[in-house]
Amino acid sequence: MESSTFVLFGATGDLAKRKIYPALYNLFADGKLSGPLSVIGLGRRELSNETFQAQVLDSLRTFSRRPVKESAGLQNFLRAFEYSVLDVGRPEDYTKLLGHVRRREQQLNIPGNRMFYLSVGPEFFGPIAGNIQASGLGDTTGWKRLIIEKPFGRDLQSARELNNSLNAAFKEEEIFRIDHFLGKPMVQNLEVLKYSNPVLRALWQNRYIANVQITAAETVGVEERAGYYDKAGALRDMFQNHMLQLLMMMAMQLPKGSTPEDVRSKKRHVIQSLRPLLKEEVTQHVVRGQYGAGEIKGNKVPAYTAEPGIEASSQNETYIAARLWIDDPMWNEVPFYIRTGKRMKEKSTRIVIEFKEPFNDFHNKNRGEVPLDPNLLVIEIGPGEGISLQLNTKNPRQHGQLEPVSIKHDSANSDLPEAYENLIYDALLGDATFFAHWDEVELSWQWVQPIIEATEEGTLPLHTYASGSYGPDAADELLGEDHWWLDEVTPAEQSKQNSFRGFEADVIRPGA
Ligand SMILES: NC(=O)C1=CN([C@@H]2O[C@H](COP(=O)(O)OP(=O)(O)OC[C@H]3O[C@@H](n4cnc5c(N)ncnc54)[C@H](OP(=O)(O)O)[C@@H]3O)[C@@H](O)[C@H]2O)C=CC1
Ligand SMILES: O=C1O[C@H](COP(=O)(O)O)[C@@H](O)[C@H](O)[C@H]1O
Repeated sequence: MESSTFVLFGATGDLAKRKIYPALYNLFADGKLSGPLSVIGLGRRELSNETFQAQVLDSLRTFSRRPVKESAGLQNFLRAFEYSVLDVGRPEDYTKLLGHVRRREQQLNIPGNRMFYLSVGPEFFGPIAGNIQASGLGDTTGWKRLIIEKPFGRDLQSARELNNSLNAAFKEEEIFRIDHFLGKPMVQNLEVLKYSNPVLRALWQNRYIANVQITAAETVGVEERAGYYDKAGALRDMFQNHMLQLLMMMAMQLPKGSTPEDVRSKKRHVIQSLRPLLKEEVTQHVVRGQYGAGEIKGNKVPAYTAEPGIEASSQNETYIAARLWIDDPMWNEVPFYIRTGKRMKEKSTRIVIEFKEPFNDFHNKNRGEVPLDPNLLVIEIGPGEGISLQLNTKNPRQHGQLEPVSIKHDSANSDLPEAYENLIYDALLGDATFFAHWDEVELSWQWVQPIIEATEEGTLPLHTYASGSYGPDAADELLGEDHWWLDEVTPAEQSKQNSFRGFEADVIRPGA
């Protein structure tokens, strides 16, 4: 990796402290940062280099995955950090910054490679990009790259406007849009899982798959982010970006040995093939919910509208579920069910693939036989990582009665790189495989736009669900004869319950 200058806008902010400094430190400690490191932190408040370095150290002590021990290496790492005051709207601050960057490049013998990381509000992205261009910071003998954080716009039009303002200063291949779900090790593993396992590769198509469920359930509520979250909601905060990215990653079909361009073109194909939603039909395919009061792991929690900073009349959604179809021969007639929500029963991000009953179900039932439990492939993305496959087997103690068993692999190593480590490392290498391309972002907004409009026009109802549940009952109805696979029990345990109760008759209800 060539060395570079890491110019961090928003260096005094929450994201920098919780994610960016620990990621840089862990990359450094893992020996992944070759050559001298130079980080120039920016913000409006006045800080000396020493105070800034002390703040960085504080963040490492609190958030780093790797232990932070007093050593010459740690001191070297901290010395790489310097600070400059910069107000986004003041052109003269960029001229001063250019002098600072050049001075450090000379001192440390760093080629003119510049990484600009915008860890600031999205309203600043356009002005910063413009000032980088105007000040000459972008005219360099090496490469220049821009990392930006979500949200990329509030809707289709604002996303396009934002993109146009970035494109005035950076080319598409220089822009790295972070979607931290793409940095999660299991998400990066999805494609390898498919192409390195002939069994899965053979089954990964509509002929064998009954449905795909993508869940991102959280136990936390709005936390201290009322100002942002009450305007964003689950649709903009999670669905338009993370959930649709998971769908693309799951559904794309890549040839072995594919390039980053192949990945992007296959992802684009998936999102382009999503059956468009008609505004008049949104209610049939989408469910919005908002958490009421309830209990999570024995603790009573307030309703969303009783949270600090949220108006009692708020109609913002904290939960969203949708049924989607991919109009592609590979996925024809396979429903994709997506749900994400706050204050749910447990924290779990997972993909469940339910396989079709290979035998003639109708025939079995006519002979009075209990239908087989479905085979399930469960890919746990977080907080723990794992893969499990549910199969049916005879239980010799129960007169050979068929029972589902789950073969499970939990990732043994809990000390896995964090998403931000993976992504910052890739961006420094110039590898855009796990970043969101503009085409994906635009097409995602295009798909969700009718939901935004139906919500604004008040035609999409808002259901209340109890905190500590799996979301509103309406989300069960969305699935028709299918049902969500519960998260609090393993699929095998759940199936066992199903078969005792009679699988067909019992539609599992969230949190039941
Ligand atoms: N925090 C998180 O977990 C996540 C955050 N994000 C996104 O990351 C970005 C940063 O978020 P976060 O760190 O939480 O935000 P914070 O509010 O904690 O920090 C904002 C930063 O921006 C700086 N800033 C604000 N106004 C100006 C200005 N006019 N000129 C220069 N600097 C300014 C602040 O420094 P100062 O006050 O010194 O000027 C501060 O360093 C946002 O886009 C957010 O949506 C995305 C995913 C998760
Ligand atoms: O981007 C976001 O993601 C988090 C969930 O991320 P995870 O890695 O903890 O699963 C979510 O809480 C937050 O609202 C959203 O902005």
